[in-house]
Amino acid sequence: MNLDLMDVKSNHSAPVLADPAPMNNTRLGIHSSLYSSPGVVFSHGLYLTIPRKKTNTLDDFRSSSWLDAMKSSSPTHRKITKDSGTDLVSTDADVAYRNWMLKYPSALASFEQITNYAKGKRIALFLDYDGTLSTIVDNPDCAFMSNPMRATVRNLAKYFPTAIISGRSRDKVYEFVGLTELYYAGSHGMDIMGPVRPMSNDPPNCIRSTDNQGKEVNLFQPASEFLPMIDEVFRSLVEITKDINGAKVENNKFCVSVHYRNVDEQYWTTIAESVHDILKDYPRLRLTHGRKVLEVRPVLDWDKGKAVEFLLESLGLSNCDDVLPIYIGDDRTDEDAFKVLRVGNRGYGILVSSAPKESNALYSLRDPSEVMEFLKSLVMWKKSSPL
Ligand SMILES: O=P(O)(O)OC[C@H]1O[C@H](O[C@H]2O[C@H](CO)[C@@H](O)[C@H](O)[C@H]2O)[C@H](O)[C@@H](O)[C@@H]1O
Repeated sequence: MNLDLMDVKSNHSAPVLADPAPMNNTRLGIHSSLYSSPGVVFSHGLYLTIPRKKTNTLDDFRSSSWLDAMKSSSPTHRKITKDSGTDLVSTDADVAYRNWMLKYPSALASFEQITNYAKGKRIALFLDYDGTLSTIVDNPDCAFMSNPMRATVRNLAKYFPTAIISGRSRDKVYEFVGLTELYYAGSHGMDIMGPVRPMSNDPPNCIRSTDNQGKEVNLFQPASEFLPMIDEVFRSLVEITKDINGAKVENNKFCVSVHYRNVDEQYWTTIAESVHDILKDYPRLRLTHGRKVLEVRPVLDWDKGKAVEFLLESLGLSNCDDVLPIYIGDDRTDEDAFKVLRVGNRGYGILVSSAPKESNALYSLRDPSEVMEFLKSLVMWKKSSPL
C-alpha cells in the first residue's frame, strides 16, 4: 500500500482524540471484551484518567482546558485567499493550510496514487454524515443532504460496498440519506445494521432483525443495556439546559448530543457545568467533544473504528489482502476509524477539513463538495477499469 507515503506519514504525532475506557469491567457489568483500555481509575463517580490528552474527561470541567476544547471544537475558518486587485494574496491561514496539506495531501490531487494502489483490490467505502456528506449548519435538524450528493452516493453503492457511520441515531441518519442500498451505523457505531453473515466469533448483542424493506439483517447494538440510562440523561439534560438560549439537546439513541453552536460564548461555561452536574451521577457515561457539541456516550470500548472492523467482517471483507477500505470523515470521533485503517496499513483515512488539524488520516478533502467530487471520480475510475 502506497508504502512511501505510509512510511512518511507514520511519523505523525498522536491524534487529538483520546477517550480511554475503564478497566473495571465487572463494575460496569457489560461484556468484558468491550472494555480494554488501560489508564483509567474510578473515583467518586468520576473517571480520573492518566490521559495522553486531558480534554475529554469530566474532570476537565474543573480546569480551563474544557473551555479551550469547546472553543477549538470547530475552528472558525477564515477565507483562504483574498482578492487584492489583480493578484490573489495569501493570508496566514492560506499558508498554514498549504503547509498542512504537505502532511495530509488532497485525495483529489492524489487520486492517481490512490487508484494505482487500489488496482485489483475491492474498495469498501465508509462515510461519516455531518460535515462529510452534508455541510455543517446551525440547526442539526436541517442538515439535509443535497440531491446531487445523494445521487453520487447511490451511484457509488452500485460499485462499492458503502456504509454510513454517524454519531446520529441510525434512524435519523437513514431519514437524511434515504438510500436502501447502503449499510448504516448510528450512535457512533453503537447501532449497526449490516448484512446477515456468519461472523468468525458471534458477537454478543447481535441479533437477527429486518430492515424497512423487510430484508433480513444483523442488528448489532453493543450498548443496548444503556438505553434507559441514556433516555433518563437526555430528559435531565433537556431540563437543565432549557433556559440557556440556543442550547439544543439531541437524543441519538445510544448517545446524547448537547449542542452549543447557537449559544453565546459567554454561556458555554454554563453549558459545560450543566452537563457536568448531570453526568457526575452517571459514572458509566463519558463525554467527548465534537463540532460545537458535547457528546454523552456509554463507557464502552466501542467506537467508529470498531464499527468499521465489524462491518468489514460482516461484509466478508476482513483479513483479505485484496480489500481496500476508505473512510471519509471530518470529526474527532472519525479519528478512531482513521486509526484502525492506519494501523497495519489497512486502508485510507481521508479527513474533511478546511482548517489544519492533527489527524490519523492519510489524505484530506476540503469540504463536502470535494467529497462528492472524490466519490464521483471513484465511480468513473471503476467504470473505466478493466474487469
Ligand atoms: O458522526 P456525524 O455524522 O458527523 O455526527 C456528529 C454530530 O453531527 C451533528 O452535529 C454536527 O452537525 C450539525 C449540523 O450541521 C451542527 O449543527 C452541529 O454543530 C455539529 O456538531 C449531530 O447533530 C450530532 O448529533 C452528531 O453527533
